[in-house]
Amino acid sequence: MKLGGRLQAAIEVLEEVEGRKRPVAEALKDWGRTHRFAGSGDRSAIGNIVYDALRKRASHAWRMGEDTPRALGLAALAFDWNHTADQLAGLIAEDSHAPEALTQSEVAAIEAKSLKDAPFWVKGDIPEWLEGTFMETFEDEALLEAKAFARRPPVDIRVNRLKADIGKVEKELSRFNPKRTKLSADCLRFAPKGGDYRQPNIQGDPAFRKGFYEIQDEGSQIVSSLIFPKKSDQVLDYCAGGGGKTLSMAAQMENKGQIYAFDIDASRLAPIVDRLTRAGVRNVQTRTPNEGALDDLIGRMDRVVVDAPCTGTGTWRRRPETKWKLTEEQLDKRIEEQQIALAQARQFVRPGGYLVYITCSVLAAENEEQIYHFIANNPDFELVSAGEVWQDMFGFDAPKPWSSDMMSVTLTPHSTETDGFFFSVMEYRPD
Ligand SMILES: C[S@@+](CC[C@H](N)C(=O)[O-])C[C@H]1O[C@@H](n2cnc3c(N)ncnc32)[C@H](O)[C@@H]1O
Repeated sequence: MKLGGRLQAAIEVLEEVEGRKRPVAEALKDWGRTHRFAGSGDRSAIGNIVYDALRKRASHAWRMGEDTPRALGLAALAFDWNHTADQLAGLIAEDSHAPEALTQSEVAAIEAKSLKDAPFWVKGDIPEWLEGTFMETFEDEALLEAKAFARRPPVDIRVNRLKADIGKVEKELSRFNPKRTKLSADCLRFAPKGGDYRQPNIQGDPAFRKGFYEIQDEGSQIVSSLIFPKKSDQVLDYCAGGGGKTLSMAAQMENKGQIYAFDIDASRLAPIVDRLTRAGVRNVQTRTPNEGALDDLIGRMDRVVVDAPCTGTGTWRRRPETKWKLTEEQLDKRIEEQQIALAQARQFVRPGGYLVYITCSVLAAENEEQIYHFIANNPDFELVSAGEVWQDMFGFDAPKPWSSDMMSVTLTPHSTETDGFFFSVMEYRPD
């Protein structure tokens, strides 16, 4: 396919995402299934146009003067792929599968370019209703932070120390040019590039099937390290989901101690079994949510991890459609679920043990405010300074996360070059 045809396909996928409220990944997969002639390079380029269109939806729509799939697709090629109006007109004219020719107003919009008079939320490509929150949280850096959420993300892997070391995996994947990152000692990164660049198929490599590494954003690796599980610990991963943090902790604990992986939703926990086997993990027991499933763990855990359900604002780079769908009602619902999860999880912490609270969101309402709410209602828990743990672990020269008070830390694409994550830890100190 030529670029004109790819653009038309991207517009169709955007229509599907918009009209039928479907996740981009699903809509792209369906498009591939019903258009067998398209090769993997085509599918990947179409995906790039769709994701680029959505990451900067607000600024693209503002520049084009409309928010239609066609306007967003054209804007992605003009403003992200750097095609001039003339080039776009040319590639449309030479391809019978391309969309209709540019209108005069589209040409004018592409040529005008400037976002000078646009409001903050448009310049930063965040939902309008979160403008105040971003400004309050990130102060002078708010625009830089917001913009970083609208860039293409890298693919990160965590080398599985149970089976390999970073040098070995670096060599195995050298043809893809992996780079070490600044914070996680186990992370290798495949940087994104522009245009129709195709990310390497890391999961297709034999080393992946051998369990030498997992796909895991560096931010997720970092918060797993901050949990700091010791080899002898009993750990309850209370919201284990697909097991990203569980696997990472198992490797840190060198297959010693015991991790219990639990999730209220058994279907979310299902993929963990295969992942544990592939990674050679032997210190994890999964507990499915049956009556009394965790009764034997009450008051016994050294660490209880609540990797809480959240709005996922920290992952906007990877799932940009969620950025525009998020509502205040959904945020309120997540806040309620977080409070329930924390209230349930606290009973498993032993005296002197730790309750860890993590989200992949950067909204204070889900983060600091939740923790202070919990502490106010549970004065037998005391916040430990995560900022100090960070400094002990990474020193003073490494990239620094946000911290409103040194007690918790917030990672972001701009500050730590990772997805957005919040980390905090509380010690249980009953009288
Ligand atoms: C952010 S995801 C977990 C991601 C996972 N820890 C990882 O690293 O891949 C949050 C999970 O919390 C679970 N959850 C929500 N409320 C819960 C509760 N009250 N008790 C236990 N799990 C809960 C959800 O089913 C969901 O799988």
